[in-house]
Amino acid sequence: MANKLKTKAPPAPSPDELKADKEVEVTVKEVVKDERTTKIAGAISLLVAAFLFIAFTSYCFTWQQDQDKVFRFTDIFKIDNNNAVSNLLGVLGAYIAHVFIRNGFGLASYLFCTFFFVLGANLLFDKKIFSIVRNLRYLITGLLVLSVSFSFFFQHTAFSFGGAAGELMEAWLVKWIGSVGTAALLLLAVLAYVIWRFNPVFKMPVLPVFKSPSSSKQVPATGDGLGMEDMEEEDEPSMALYNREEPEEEEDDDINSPGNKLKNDGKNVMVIMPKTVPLQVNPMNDFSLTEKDIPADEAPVPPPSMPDEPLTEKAALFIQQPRTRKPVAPVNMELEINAGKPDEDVPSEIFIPPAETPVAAKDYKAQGDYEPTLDLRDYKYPSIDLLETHGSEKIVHDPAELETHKNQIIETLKNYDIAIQRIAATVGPTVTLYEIVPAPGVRISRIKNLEDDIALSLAALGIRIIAPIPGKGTIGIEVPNVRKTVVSMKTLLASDKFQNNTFSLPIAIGKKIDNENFIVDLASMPHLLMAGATGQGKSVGINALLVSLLYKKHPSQLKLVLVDPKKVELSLYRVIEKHFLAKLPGEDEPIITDTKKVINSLNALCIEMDNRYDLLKEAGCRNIKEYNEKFVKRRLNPQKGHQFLPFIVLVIDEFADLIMTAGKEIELPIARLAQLARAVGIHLIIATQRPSVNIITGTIKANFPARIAFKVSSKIDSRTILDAGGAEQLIGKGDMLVSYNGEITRLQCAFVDTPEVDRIVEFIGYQASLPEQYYLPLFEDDKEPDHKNFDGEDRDPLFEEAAKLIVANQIGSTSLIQRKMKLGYNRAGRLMDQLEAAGIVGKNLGSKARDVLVKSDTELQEILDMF
Ligand SMILES: Nc1ncnc2c1ncn2[C@@H]1O[C@H](COP(=O)(O)OP(=O)(O)OP(=O)(O)O)[C@@H](O)[C@H]1O
Repeated sequence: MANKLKTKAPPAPSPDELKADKEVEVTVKEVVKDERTTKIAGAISLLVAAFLFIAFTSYCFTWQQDQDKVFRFTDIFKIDNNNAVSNLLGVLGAYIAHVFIRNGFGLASYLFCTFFFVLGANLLFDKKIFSIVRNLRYLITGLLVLSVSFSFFFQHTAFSFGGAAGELMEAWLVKWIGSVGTAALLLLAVLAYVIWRFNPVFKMPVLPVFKSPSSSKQVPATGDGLGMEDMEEEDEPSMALYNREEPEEEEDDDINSPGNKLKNDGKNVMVIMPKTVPLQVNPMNDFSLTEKDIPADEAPVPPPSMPDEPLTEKAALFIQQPRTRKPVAPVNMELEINAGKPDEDVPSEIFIPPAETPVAAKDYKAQGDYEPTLDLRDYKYPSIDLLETHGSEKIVHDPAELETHKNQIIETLKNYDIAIQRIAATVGPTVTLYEIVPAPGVRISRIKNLEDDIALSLAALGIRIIAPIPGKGTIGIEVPNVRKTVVSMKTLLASDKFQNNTFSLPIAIGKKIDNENFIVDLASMPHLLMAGATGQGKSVGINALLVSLLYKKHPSQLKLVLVDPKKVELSLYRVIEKHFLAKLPGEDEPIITDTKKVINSLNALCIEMDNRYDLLKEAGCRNIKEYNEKFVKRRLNPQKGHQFLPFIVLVIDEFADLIMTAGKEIELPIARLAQLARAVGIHLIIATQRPSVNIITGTIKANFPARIAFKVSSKIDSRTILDAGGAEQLIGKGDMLVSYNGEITRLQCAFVDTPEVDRIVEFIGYQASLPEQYYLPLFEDDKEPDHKNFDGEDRDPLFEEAAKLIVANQIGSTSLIQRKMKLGYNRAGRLMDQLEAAGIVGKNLGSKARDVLVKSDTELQEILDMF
């Protein structure tokens, strides 16, 4: 047997054949494009940066010794001890440093090191770590300004601080505008840079004589006002866009490989394969790619859905390109909306009338519209520059990959006698959607049943079959891309859709497969349930939502209640405590981590909700929007407890933990809030690692119509969260399914890194805050026996003052505390509750003032002494 096998072995190939096999044509272009070449170029560039740095630094100390040698350049090649140079990098180092520093730009030449470093880092990591364009700008401006400045200010030194080029320019400037002019010009350059970079606030002292309502400018409602910083903001997003478009040009070459005529010149391109053949003959081998340009303006990109043309036997593959975006429009919209209103300058304190007598509604009207943001008029919204662009953001189209997948899909279906008419592909950041129109008579359920077979044949994880795609009558097969693209938060926030929407609580979640930005209004969701196994992108998702809100909302318009049982995920938001966080009275920690405190906070939110409903009822409004509009128009009297109501967003990072430890105590208030809180502007975002039925109970689920699923571990988990399978097929790293408005959409979640969040919260945190932090109402737990005898620690610092005020006036009215002590409604209400608990005033009597139970100062002092 063995012998037989041996004799049957194929004859060894002849040397000629071997030679023929080995012939592989490698073009120069391919070598240049090879990623290894890029990496080598990156490494060389970094080496150049290091070389220059060492040579320059060494030159600074050895230039005197080496100078005459480099002047006699040819001599230094002679191997002779007398010609040895002192520069650490030898002859080459001495000569190059001499050329750059002495003959070139002096110390400003160090900028070349930075530039090569930036270039090298980008090339080596094949990622846009630093902006090359921006660094090139720095290099050119820096060389000019610094070399001239050094030459000007260090004129009589032996060392050439500004280099020959600097000295030449300096001499030329001095000739034309004199020494004073040159000095002024240089100072101007420095000043302009400082203004551009830091946008300092220059304030003219306003004399009352000149003060008029129209002379004041409204604080920008989107952080994107008219200042220099804002100019930079406009500049940067558009830069980012240009940067994104540059690589797309490179992509041409990728796609234009032989046989595939895909052209991408920054326009929308639809690629079709008209060379089609009736599928029954052989669908596999007769597809080729041809191009077809479609208009490149903002008109919708060709939809992946099939046109309503008569059905033919041809099949074609459409590849949908990313939507081209216009450079970001100036982001001043909300500023314009609020600007120009009369009396914008009127501070909010104007609401507190000097007399105790009620002020007629018409007096409020006379003051013009109320502007809540004026309580913190100098507040600056975070700029888009605080965010980063992660990677090139270009969607990678690999024609070979598309072709292979298409053929495999067609072949698999053919094996099951399913003929198709057409197939289209939409390449998204993470997955490509292949849309199929089956031949007439093919039942969609049959394709659905073949889900596993198709996945097997494509040998890829994350296949999801959508049969049919709702509203289209086609079948979708989502296949993960080999090369995935990170969706940066910066891109989403710079988009027109985010900047110019009128949503109450805009949240940028991610990008759809067709690259459309998924930006929605949390207020209309109205609550969000998030689930995903550990490490699949939940925390990044929560950060994306919070960052979206922080970019669009003023501290007077939004308050966050952050619950973080894991203690580490949301802790970085503590910096914005005074600006955006609402907390329980007497609490030190702005982020709630302890289960008991979570229960108290949830109940306090329920009380806040009830209070808000009372206010709405009294104002005759159905929801917070109507109420705030009425308040802004000064049709609600703050004396009666009315106030501008900020939205409150409750975020719970690990819900499972809480339910496991406190069960119904957590579930009941959450269910209550989820059912009722929408109208009064309280919205919930709840995330969990364990989407099991005992965590996400029926009551919770019923009240959270909007849900997000990151990758989960089982189909059952996917069903629990989405009421449908599919989330177990996701591929992680922010790949998600969103169930919203009865539709399930696959998205790539926007990525925002912790350092970016850090920068944003620090930017906000270092600014002045509202005079008073937002407190939730005091929740008294009935189960705690001593709840009435709260001790001094729980007491508001103004308790004593409030008590004296009430006893002196003998009127138990919250608005009296508000007016006299210049406090907000919340705090005054809380003080009144504490006065009641201390037995100083009686029970709440609705619109009537409470009874004052303590009649004299002596009696009061006795009570106060007890604490
Ligand atoms: N949208 C995204 N784009 C790209 N990468 C992402 C994205 N989201 C998450 N990742 C990657 O996945 C990692 C884990 O994400 P994240 O910390 O959000 O997971 P998690 O679900 O919150 O995990 P855990 O439950 O353990 O806290 C991140 O460090 C990041 O590298």
